[in-house]
Amino acid sequence: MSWLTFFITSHGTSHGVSVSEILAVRELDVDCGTKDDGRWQKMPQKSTEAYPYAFTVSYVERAWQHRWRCSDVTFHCLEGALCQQWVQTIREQLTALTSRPKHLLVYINPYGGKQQGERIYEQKVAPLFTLASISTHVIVTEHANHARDHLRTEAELKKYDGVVCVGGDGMFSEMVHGLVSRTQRDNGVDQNSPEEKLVPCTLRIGIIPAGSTDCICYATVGINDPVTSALHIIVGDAQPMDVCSVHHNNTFLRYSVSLLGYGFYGDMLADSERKRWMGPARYDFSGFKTFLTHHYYEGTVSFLPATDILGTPRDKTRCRAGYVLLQRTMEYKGGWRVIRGKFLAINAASMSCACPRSPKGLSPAAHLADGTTDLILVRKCSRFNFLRHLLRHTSKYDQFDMTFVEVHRVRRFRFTPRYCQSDSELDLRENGKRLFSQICRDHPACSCSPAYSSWNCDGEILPHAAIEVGCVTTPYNLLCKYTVHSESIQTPSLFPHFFTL
Ligand SMILES: Nc1ncnc2c1ncn2[C@@H]1O[C@H](COP(=O)(O)OP(=O)(O)OP(=O)(O)O)[C@@H](O)[C@H]1O
Ligand SMILES: CCCCCCCCCCCCC/C=C/[C@@H](O)[C@H](CO)NC(C)=O
Ligand SMILES: [Ca+2]
Repeated sequence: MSWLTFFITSHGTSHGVSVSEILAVRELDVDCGTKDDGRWQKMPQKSTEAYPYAFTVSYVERAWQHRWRCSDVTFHCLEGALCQQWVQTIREQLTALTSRPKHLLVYINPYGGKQQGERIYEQKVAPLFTLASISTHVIVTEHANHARDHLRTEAELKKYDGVVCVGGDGMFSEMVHGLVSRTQRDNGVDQNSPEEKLVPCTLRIGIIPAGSTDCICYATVGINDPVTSALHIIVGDAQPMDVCSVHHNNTFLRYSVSLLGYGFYGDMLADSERKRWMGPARYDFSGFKTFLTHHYYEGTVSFLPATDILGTPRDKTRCRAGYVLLQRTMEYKGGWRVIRGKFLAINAASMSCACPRSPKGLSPAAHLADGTTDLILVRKCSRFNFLRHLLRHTSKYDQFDMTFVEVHRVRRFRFTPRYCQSDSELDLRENGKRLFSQICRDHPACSCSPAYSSWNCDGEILPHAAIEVGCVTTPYNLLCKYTVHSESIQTPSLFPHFFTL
């Protein structure tokens, strides 16, 4: 049974509800109260006389702009036995939905975004998990990397069907690092080898948005709304994602699932980290300041184009959760390409990176689970042109249709800054300032642009400028998370949005 179409409600209307979107069912007492959760509600006198038995179904209602809400509908009937039969049948149907989580491990970052994580969870999310009979173990983090380290070493993962973070992209990144690292260690995979294939994680990660950018949530669900995300988690939606591994000199640095940005986004992040007290507004302040400094960086970008996939970064299609994996049409054909130049920004977007500040994202047509990342190169240009490029992220105009911008869909890429003295260790934090002043003295055409920017890796600063990145190929690198895009659902079926690898 995939749909229940019921008889008369208290308003005399009929109602259709997909079983896969039912959250809970509870029987009502003849005296107008629910039997199991003690929440009492008034029913119209006429209904109780004509139909003395009733039960209430809580279900997902699609509201506006990808928003989901929990709604209740009460059904009335004449016979108690019939009423109980309905309740029992619906409960059996819900139990049979094996993709739904029953036990979740939840990490809350109390300092993400506007520092509302705990309140958001307690007021908006926990009541829904309780309604759906999901048991939770909640940990409020006490320091950065608390969730990552707990997941990597201590957490008894066998007890849970999924892990959930309440926070922003940085918290999601912590979960990815904890889970992916643990999975590789348990399977003997050497993370330091850039060529090694990652073993996929079996546990799914859900995000309740409570950060500053919430790009991973927004780009997959279509909105950063805690209730919507909680409902996607409850109904067991899943979406595979690409994971890029970032290395320096055969040493693993980090994973990235959204943006790897050098130049503009790296400088903006480095500046904004010192202004965390400003909350999400720090990105606007530092973004504007970074725009005014107009620094460019010289270096060499080498990349392996993804020639074996359908689609390009200039497509008009948009990919959110619900996307079916693209099939490979052939094996790697092209070789590496090399581009040298002066860049204002080098961005690698493994997903669209849509967020409230940029609703279509840095690469609007990027796919969620195709094993590629969109490499965007913004060459040195005038401030005016760079502003035009940035502003196009917020309008319907194509930000790639500019002579100084190029975009490539790639499987791997490398970046080497021009003034990289050798391949040996170059710790930007320690050496960056010294090199900057030396290069300023030595460089005849010095325009006082520093030699190095930083890489912004999903909102974290990387300690090296020279990096090698591999966007791990499907299906071995897929990470699941509980999200789906509501408009992708055309025909009702028992598992309308569950994707298997
Ligand atoms: N208890 C804590 N105290 C301090 N920092 C923490 C704590 N828990 C997590 N963190 C760190 O806080 C950083 C920011 O968290 P988060 O991503 O949730 O919010 P944000 O940066 O405001 O949002 P976004 O990443 O969406 O821009 C992360 O790098 C995370 O490691
Ligand atoms: C001239 C003014 C320019 C203002 C620029 C505003 C900033 C736009 C933000 C778009 C960022 C989208 C990419 C998301 C990256 C996330 O991984 C990261 C961590 O949350 N967020 C940022 C801001 O780096
Ligand atoms: Ca991708």
